[in-house]
Amino acid sequence: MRIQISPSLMCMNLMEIKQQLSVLNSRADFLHVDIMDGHYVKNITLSPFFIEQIRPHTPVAIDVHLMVEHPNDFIEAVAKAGADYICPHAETINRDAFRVINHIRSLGKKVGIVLNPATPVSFIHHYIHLLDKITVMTVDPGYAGQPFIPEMVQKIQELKALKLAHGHRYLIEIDGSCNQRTYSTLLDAGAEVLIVGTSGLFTIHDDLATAWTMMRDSIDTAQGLQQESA
Ligand SMILES: O=C(CO)[C@@H](O)[C@H](O)[C@H](O)COP(=O)(O)O
Ligand SMILES: [Co+2]
Repeated sequence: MRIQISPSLMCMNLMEIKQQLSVLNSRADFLHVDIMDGHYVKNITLSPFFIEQIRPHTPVAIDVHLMVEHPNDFIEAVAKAGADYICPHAETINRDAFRVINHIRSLGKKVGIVLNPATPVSFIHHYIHLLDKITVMTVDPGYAGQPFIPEMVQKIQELKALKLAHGHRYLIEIDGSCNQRTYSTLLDAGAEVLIVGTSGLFTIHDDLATAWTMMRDSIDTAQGLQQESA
């Protein structure tokens, strides 16, 4: 399967949003929208209003990463704004995980769950079969431009093995420091969707279309190497 790419829109040049979105529209598999509340992580980035603004200008699936203490306060707003996937952190829904999953699904949206680097796969054991996507954070959440956490490779392998053994449908997605230095390791471990931010896409060339081609070439090379070694 060809790896899917999800650019992280908090890393875009917001002064050139229309032009950048038109480049991403014909290339991206998802658009990754980080929503933070300033409490769960000490940062604030995009918002339901941002999703509402871009929705009429893109046919690409909008994937919302909720870095918020109380996901229930945001789920209806991001659904109404036009999100396709709604993805709270596992650590924030433990008191009402099944209610949250059912709520997202009742709004007609796909359900994703995000795991912090320190959260083990066993944490989501009882509802893993219900998920459309699992995101492995390979940096602590909150900021772009952080170093890759190598201990996460084993977690990706574990999710891949569980998916194969049980026929689960979830996509295995990686968030944090996906770039030329990490592509082959991530693909080898079982990554299926890569979120590309500052290090993988937005800073590698001033022209976004050129940056995309460079990124795709690096990924295709990594994937080729991985297939040869398989
Ligand atoms: O959720 C987050 C950060 O909490 C991400 O989606 C970042 O936007 C992405 O990791 C940035 O990419 P890099 O700067 O790591 O390459
Ligand atoms: Co994110």
